[in-house]
Amino acid sequence: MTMMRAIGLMSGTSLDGVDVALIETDGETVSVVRGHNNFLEPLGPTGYRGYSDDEKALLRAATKDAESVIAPGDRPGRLPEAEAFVTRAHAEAVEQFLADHGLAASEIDVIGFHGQTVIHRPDHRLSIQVGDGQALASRLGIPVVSDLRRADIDAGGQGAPLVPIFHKALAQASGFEGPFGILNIGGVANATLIDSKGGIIAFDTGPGNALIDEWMQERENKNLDDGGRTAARGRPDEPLLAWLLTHPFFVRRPPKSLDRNWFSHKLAGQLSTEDGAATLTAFTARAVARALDHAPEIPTRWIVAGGGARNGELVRLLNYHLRAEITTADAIGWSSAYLEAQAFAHLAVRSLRGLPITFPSTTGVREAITGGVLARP
Ligand SMILES: Nc1ncnc2c1ncn2[C@@H]1O[C@H](COP(=O)(O)OP(=O)(O)OP(=O)(O)O)[C@@H](O)[C@H]1O
Ligand SMILES: CC(=O)N[C@H]1[C@@H]2OC[C@@H](O2)[C@@H](O)[C@@H]1O[C@H](C)C(=O)O
Repeated sequence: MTMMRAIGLMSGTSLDGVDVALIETDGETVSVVRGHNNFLEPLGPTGYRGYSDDEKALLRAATKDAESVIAPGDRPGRLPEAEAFVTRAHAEAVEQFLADHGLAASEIDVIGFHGQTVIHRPDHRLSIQVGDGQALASRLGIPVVSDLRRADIDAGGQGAPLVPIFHKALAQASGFEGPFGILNIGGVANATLIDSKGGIIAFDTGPGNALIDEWMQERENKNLDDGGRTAARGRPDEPLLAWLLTHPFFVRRPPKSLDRNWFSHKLAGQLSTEDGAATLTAFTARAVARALDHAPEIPTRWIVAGGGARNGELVRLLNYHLRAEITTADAIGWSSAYLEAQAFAHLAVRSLRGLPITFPSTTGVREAITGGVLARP
């Protein structure tokens, strides 16, 4: 199969900005190059367009307004404004990216456009990512695949996580063998477990950084707990932590997925800033450790990606609770920050080729199916 040049675009549940990544893939094999420290890494540059505070406020407002959505096409309140903004921000991100790397639109075969999740209620067959694929394709002059969760949700799957098939391709390209786990810590955290025969299961483990970010915003007017330093100065409230972990989500067998707003940082409301940060950080780590209850084979090695890989206190707790070798994606030549964007490039090519993107063991869909809607310029 011929390799395609695909751009992936991700705006995650942390609501921080648009991640852009270019990779070469045929939807099955990802091109890798030998990079720093001799590790194999995906070939291709990355880019980023951050959201301003006003833009973040718009997305937060849209997420609130989305709570009244019943049908996938509903766009109450500020959702139309948010959808137009998300489309524009992604177009700007790609235009800047192409300019920065001296690329012409005609050199890109396809874009995988995740959009911005504003609500995710898989049990009600509802998961909405705002963003207009046709408008993006027309503005950029590049084919765009979007709405990648819809077909899975319609077929009874969770519609998430979608990245596992890319994790598997990347692990193969890098020559890794199981049993190992790949943990993405974004606003929500999700894990892909690859066993020694190459079988995968995947699911959301629980909150990622979202509660920690909201806590820091409320208490310190900061976007995040840099390095986990605030949490490191506090002590987790053990009874509260134990109670948080009694939530039925953690007992539920996978596949399973989570809406960003399922848990709230307000649960730590009575605590000091440091103890609250320590409790919410420990909650994320302990929720990840509960993934082991559902693992067919216990991973001996974990690769940690997503912004949470930069939270030293969280990684320290994961080390303790997972009792396995833990490496950050960056340390092995993968990109902690752009792994998901790369995944959406890969998924777009799989969609073009009609290859499955979700599987019974990753989303609970009845049978492996493809997904995504193609818009031509
Ligand atoms: N230096 C840092 N210290 C602590 N936390 C950090 C640091 N850098 C990033 N983060 C955390 O990572 C988050 C961003 O992570 P990421 O970009 O993986 O999320 P996302 O793509 O929005 O999420 P999702 O995987 O849910 O789609 C920030 O909101 C912050 O909480
Ligand atoms: C509905 C939705 O947007 N879910 C995100 C979120 O962020 C992390 C986790 O929850 C994951 O399930 C998913 O994103 C990644 C890209 C995925 O689908 O694999």
